[in-house]
Amino acid sequence: MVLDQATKLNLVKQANEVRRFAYAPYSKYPVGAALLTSTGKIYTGVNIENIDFTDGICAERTAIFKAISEGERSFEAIAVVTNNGGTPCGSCRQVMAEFNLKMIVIMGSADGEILSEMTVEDLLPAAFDPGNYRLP
Ligand SMILES: O=c1ccn([C@H]2C[C@H](O)[C@@H](CO)O2)c(=O)[nH]1
Ligand SMILES: [Zn+2]
Repeated sequence: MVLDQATKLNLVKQANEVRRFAYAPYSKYPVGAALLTSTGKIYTGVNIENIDFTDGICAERTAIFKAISEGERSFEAIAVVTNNGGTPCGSCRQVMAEFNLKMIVIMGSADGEILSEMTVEDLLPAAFDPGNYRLP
């Protein structure tokens, strides 16, 4: 699917809007994500932290897991908005790689701009993904 600029900007807008629901009292780094599926639906997500710091979850995986649990597995693009244009962490890259190495990852600003754009493959080269898994 070729994504037009309006579609990308809408994803950034939604990622930014949902950021207000982030639960990030420890890092004070709220993150919002908006995931576009091939059926045209958008699933949003935020980071959700915990006093046991290892139990938090990122915005990207919240959005992806919401979509999976609603029966969606085909992902076209995800927009991520942070305070500083930060890229997804390694765990989120791995989860993205499970579903689509060609998915477009858009880093957006709180002003609604597109700061950078990469594919999952760009973010996680030589990934350990389902395509290279072989049973012994
Ligand atoms: O792309 C990112 C990077 C970080 N975080 C979260 C994890 C943690 O709650 C906080 C600080 O790392 O931001 C995300 O949700 N997505
Ligand atoms: Zn992450």
